[in-house]
Amino acid sequence: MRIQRLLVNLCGGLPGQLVMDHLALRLPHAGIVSRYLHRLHSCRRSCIYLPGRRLSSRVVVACGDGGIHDLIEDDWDGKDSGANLEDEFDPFSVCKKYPSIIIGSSPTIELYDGTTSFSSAATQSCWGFPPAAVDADWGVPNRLCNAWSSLSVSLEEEKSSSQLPMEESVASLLPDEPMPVVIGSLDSSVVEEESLDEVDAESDSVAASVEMILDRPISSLPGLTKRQRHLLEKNDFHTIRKLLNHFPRTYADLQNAHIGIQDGQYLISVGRILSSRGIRAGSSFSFLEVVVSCQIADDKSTWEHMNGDLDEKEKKTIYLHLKKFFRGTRFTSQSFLRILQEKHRVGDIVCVSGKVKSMSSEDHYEIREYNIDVLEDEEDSSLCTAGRPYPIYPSKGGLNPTFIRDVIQRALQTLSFGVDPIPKDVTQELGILGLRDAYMGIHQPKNIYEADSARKRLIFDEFFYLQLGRLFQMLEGLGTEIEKVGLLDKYRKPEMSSTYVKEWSSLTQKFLKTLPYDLTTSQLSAVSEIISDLRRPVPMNRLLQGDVGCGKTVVAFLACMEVIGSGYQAAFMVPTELLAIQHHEHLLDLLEKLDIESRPSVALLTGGTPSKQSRVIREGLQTGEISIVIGTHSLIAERIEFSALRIAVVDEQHRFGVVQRGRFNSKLYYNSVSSRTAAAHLDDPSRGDANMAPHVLAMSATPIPRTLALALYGDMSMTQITDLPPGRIPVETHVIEGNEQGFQEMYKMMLDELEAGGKIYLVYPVIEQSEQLPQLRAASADLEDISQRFKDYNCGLLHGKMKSDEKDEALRRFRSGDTNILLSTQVIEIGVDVPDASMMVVMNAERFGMAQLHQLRGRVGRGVRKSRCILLASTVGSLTRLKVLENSTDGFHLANMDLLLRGPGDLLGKRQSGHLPEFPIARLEIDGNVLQDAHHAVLKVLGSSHDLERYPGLKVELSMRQPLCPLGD
Ligand SMILES: Nc1ncnc2c1ncn2[C@@H]1O[C@H](COP(=O)(O)OP(=O)(O)OP(=O)(O)O)[C@@H](O)[C@H]1O
Repeated sequence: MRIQRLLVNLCGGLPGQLVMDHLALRLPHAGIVSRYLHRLHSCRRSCIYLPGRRLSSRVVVACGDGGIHDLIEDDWDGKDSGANLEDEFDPFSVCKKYPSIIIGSSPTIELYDGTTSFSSAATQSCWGFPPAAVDADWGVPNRLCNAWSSLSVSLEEEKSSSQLPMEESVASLLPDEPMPVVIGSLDSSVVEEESLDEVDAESDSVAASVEMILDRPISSLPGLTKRQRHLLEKNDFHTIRKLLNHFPRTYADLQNAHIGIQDGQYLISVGRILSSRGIRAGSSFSFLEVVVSCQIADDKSTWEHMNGDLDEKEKKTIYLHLKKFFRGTRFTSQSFLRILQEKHRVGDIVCVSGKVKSMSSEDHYEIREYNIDVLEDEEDSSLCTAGRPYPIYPSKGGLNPTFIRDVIQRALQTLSFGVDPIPKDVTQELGILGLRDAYMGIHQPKNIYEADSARKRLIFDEFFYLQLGRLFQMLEGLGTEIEKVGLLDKYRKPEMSSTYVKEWSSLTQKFLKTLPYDLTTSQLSAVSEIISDLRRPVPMNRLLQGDVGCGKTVVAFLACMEVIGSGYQAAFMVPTELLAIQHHEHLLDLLEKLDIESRPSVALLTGGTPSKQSRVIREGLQTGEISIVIGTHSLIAERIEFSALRIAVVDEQHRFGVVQRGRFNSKLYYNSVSSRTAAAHLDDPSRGDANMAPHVLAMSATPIPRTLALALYGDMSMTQITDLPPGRIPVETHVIEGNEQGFQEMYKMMLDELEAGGKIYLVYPVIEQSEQLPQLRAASADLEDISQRFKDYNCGLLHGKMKSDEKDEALRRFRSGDTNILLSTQVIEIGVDVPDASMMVVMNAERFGMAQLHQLRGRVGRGVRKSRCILLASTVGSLTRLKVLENSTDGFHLANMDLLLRGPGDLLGKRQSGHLPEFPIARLEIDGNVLQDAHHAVLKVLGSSHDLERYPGLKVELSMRQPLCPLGD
């Protein structure tokens, strides 16, 4: 009874029985309890009980000078009361001696998903001090119990948290010097009040123009302390935009508290505020505790009952304790605490969400990262509880997610409706959200659909500005309105342009006649389309796409002939020397049949071209003696100058980075200026545009899904070759597990093929065996073994490290039939054309992407002979993925699959994907339709205002966004 009285005194009328219950649960040992309570009483503090390794020091903080040492010293057998208790105190002995002192049995307190540590033990210890609460409302049953239970931290927890590095923890938010820092959620009203004087004066002077809102510095956010601002800036949140573009990584599926609640569950519930208390927890700590009571179905009730009205008997009340912690002396002032607690009105109906942790008392739960929304009335509740997604943010530096969430929410408040630079008619027509709604929706969605719509709008922006920037740049480069209209028309109706064969130049027509085959329908229409473009006064920028072996090269040759026939020059750039040589030989072969007068002069220029010869070629290009040059990127070397360059063909376009592509373009533009003189003498329909930049025809044999192509080459028109030359027999593909049995099977198939007169490519992932990856088969290492195994046949080796003439020789021998088996790396992947090669074996096939394997497979089946491709998989797990190749020969389908399964990076390879624009939230593989929408919107906007004068907001926005790398760079 004495204890009870004491407590009643101490707590200002707290129902004694409850306190007694709690004490009975925690500290029944009479001696301890009495001394303990005495201490509490004397220091006018309450609570205590954060045991752990440093229990004693915590108690000092909580109780006053003596702490628990005073309480236990008499019972501390064998210890000298004068000894240094800080060093000698052993909480485990205490527990043993007083079993009722529960160390580590309380629910673990988990702030910030367990990554928390605190810079001060005191911070950890002072979770709750009820008597120090300002105007505490003690009407809530079990209040003290819960406050007390929240003081418990398990030893394990403490141990682990104390070991965490500072950067990973909220400690990074804590000041080194005594500065007010909010632990847990940043309470806007409170911090505003305390820190207004600390906010830089510069924030006042920030321009508040609508366009600038997003790009205002972070310091313009009201209520940030210098320290917080510095932390945000240090973590790259320099502007409001940067902050708002820190999108949630995912959303937790908040569950309504219908039946049962589990620790760690993200819960959403509607209830009534029972109390709101600002509590001083120590000389420099305080916290806010808001208790909300919610009605949920009793565990005994079934889920079905929930669909109807619950009987009162089937309901039970749970208490959610929402807590926010503050550190800093100024946070402990009475006025601060009063403001803090007055933020929430007792009796308000609120919707609460967050991750719950059960407290020691039944039906009491603690939420430390929470959202709380006041509802107009209870009717609102259905809306709020219908699964409101709870944003989970990616970590950034050492900032704690709650801090980020709260600053973002504050930034959202600063957004006005006029923040959207995209015209309303565009957003309305496409049915997408306005920008403000999108930011609201992504950061504070009411439901998952809202989050999805918001995401769609933000993805739209990513694509929209990318394409707008590109097209805007192109339009800016054009002189007249007619040209601009023409350019936009071309993007709007790309299918319109084509020319009849009889309109082609005589050289092109002659060349066509020399071909040993007829063009396929697709090839023919591709050439028509390209030639039609070549006649326009606007530089062509076209991507020619087609599946492996569909015959793109000849289409490009015909385009070259067209400009050469008009007296200009053509350049044909390929990514490998091997391919340059092959194309050069192929073209010479085709030109053989032309009469000598019409035959244009052809040159080959690669890194391997002897310097004397390359000087002659450079001179020939400069004087105009050479009409077409085929080469690698040595064609864009500084010293190369053309006399009258009109078309640049970039084969395997995606193998070149955008920068290289751009250098080529600018080079072409620069040199084409000198082509004016040449053009003046020719009877050419486009001679009036002699100072125009040359046309660019890019080719890609990796079928790039349209979405990806648009993102990569949004500035390009596209032509597709959709059919294969007649007579092609689809390659038969077999996926075999690369075990002993699989290898024997493979050798047997190889032997059969060789005996039937076929030629075989053996493709390896690496040249040399490596110690790091011993499971990978290596081309050089296998040469001897394969030669031994197939003694009656000749084997050759081809890889990227060989000298260019060695490579050339190896391929020549294979083509001529001197070698029957070519062991090679993926150097042959691009464009190598040996029509009678009839079998390919790919070792460690799982190492290759699907599109890449399809490309490799395309090296066989290019003639009339039936061909086979064997994919040896060294991991069982990869068999399913590879089997897709067994069933499909459609490059576009496979590329799409690759894009979905491995993303654009793997589809395009490192080099090109490095040049992919960065899309923070868009995923090319699934957001293709948004990309299309953005494309149409850009055409609409630029169509109505070529120079964007009608849309000043868009112009500003464009300039604020990352500058695009123009193709001419
Ligand atoms: N219309 C056609 N009829 C028959 N054969 C053709 C036709 N067009 C091209 N070919 C032949 O098909 C083979 C492949 O052509 P080409 O090398 O141009 O294809 P590609 O599309 O560039 O292939 P890759 O994507 O593998 O580089 C060549 O041997 C070529 O001579």
